Amino acid sequence: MSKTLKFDIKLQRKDFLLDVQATVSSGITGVYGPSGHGKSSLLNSIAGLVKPDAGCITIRDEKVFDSEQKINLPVQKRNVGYVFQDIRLFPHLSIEKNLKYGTRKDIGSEIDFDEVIDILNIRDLLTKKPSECSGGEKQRIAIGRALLSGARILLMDEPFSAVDVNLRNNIIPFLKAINLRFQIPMLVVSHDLPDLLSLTSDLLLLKEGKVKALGRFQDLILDESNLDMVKGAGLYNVFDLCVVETLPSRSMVLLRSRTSDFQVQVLLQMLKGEVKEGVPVKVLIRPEDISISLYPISHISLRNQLRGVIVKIFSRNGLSFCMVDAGEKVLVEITEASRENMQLEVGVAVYCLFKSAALKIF
Ligand SMILES: Nc1ncnc2c1ncn2[C@@H]1O[C@H](COP(=O)(O)OP(=O)(O)OP(=O)(O)O)[C@@H](O)[C@H]1O
Repeated sequence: MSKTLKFDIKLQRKDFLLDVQATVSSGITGVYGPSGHGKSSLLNSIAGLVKPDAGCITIRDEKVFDSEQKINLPVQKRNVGYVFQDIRLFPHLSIEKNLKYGTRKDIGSEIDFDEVIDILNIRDLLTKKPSECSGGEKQRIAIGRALLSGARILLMDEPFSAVDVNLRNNIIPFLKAINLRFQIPMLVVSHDLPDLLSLTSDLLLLKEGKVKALGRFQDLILDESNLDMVKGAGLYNVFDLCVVETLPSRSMVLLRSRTSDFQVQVLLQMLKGEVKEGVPVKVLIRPEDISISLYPISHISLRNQLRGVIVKIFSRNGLSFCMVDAGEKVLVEITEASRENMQLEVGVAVYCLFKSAALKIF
């Protein structure tokens, strides 16, 4: 059975047309775009809260909407878990009753109550009321309730906005664990790009009601117009790496890409959880925290000096964005003056230098 979500829909609002086509995998896909460009309209159409004017929506092989065949399953028959920004729990019910509200045994859900509460770490909360839970806990309960009600796809609209920064870091590992265990496609809308990127590298960019791009962030920003769309929002390089070995004498850990020989060293203390070979680690670094050198530099404290070749250069407002292929694509921001001084062009071999402490690790 296919675990994908497919949509090809048109929805006309007064002055706005949502006209989107895409096939989204079973992983986590971040939906990013400017305010008013159609993110919520897309999620509402998938959930069945809004009826598109034309097109079709298929969730894991089941057509839930098809304008030509006159199919339009109601919200409760779509088995879509929708977690809103204002977490909608029943205040008078215990957490256990909230979780079991709407539990679907009839559709043969493969999702087990105990497993869900263990993965989300909410067993200790079962007898409490929502008012006794923190924002992050309520968020996890809402996700658990959506899963237990038989969701075959999870939609989340701004899931990070109701919780403070520290709690966000608490939710992200749970979302990843849920996705890994149940292979449920998740669409996560956020206007906060760094938050989205710490959760997933797969992005759907929505612009003016259309899918501007869909794919891995590091590939999307190779296109100048995509880079323009995201660069005001806090640009990061995102690398999906895994632990190769710990270097305890130097308190450092070596991380490497699974698909290339791209590797970085990070401080052991920056890694949370168990550090053993093969453990996946997401690494983020801002383009302006990377320097470029034409030669490797000895007698310097920087541990990371990655060799690569410049494959693209964009210039913007006195700045140069150099895309360096170092096994993974690395975006580096330097001044236009430095680029001219160093005569950096496409095809030039360079070293990307950065401190381990400049990395964000998830
Ligand atoms: N019920 C409605 N009736 C008419 N127009 C609507 C309705 N809902 C949304 N719109 C319009 O559709 C466009 C897209 O809105 P939508 O809420 O999908 O955008 P968004 O990307 O989710 O925005 P935001 O990030 O601000 O939440 C906007 O121009 C909005 O004004």
